[in-house]
Amino acid sequence: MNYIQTEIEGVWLIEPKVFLDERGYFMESFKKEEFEANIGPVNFVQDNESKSAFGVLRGLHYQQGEHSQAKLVRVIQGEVLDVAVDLRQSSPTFGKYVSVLLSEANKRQFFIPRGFAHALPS
Ligand SMILES: Cc1cn([C@H]2C[C@H](O)[C@@H](COP(=O)(O)OP(=O)(O)O[C@H]3O[C@@H](C)C(=O)[C@@H](O)[C@H]3O)O2)c(=O)[nH]c1=O
Repeated sequence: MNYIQTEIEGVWLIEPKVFLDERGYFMESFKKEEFEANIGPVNFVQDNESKSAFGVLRGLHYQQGEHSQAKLVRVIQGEVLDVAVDLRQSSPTFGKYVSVLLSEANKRQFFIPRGFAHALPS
């Protein structure tokens, strides 16, 4: 997998290596050792899935304090323009955002650390 640091510290784009063959494809979608070597320690405790109709905007959503969440987002059907807004008050990029196209085709993943608002317009 290719780990790409975005313009906001702590926000990462991850490109999996996709192995195509006559059956279809295979890819590693998460590998703890590699993930932690590139991004840092994580302890994923919840896995969510949603489906949006065209034109739907989910978010901006954020959690505070002990409820704050880091998120690893990917799209398995269709595409979304995923958006992370930096709400870390001590951050030099406070108020700035990163947006990335996540799609069934590009299989990219977006890692958003704690302290961000998140939205996914489809
Ligand atoms: C967020 C969440 C929702 N739900 C339920 C409650 C609710 O009736 C239903 C739909 O919830 P929401 O309307 O909040 O779903 P949604 O608007 O898709 O919320 C999500 O938006 C994106 C942008 C995020 O970043 C996520 O963390 C989450 O906040 O799902 C859970 O059971 N567990 C959860 O963790």
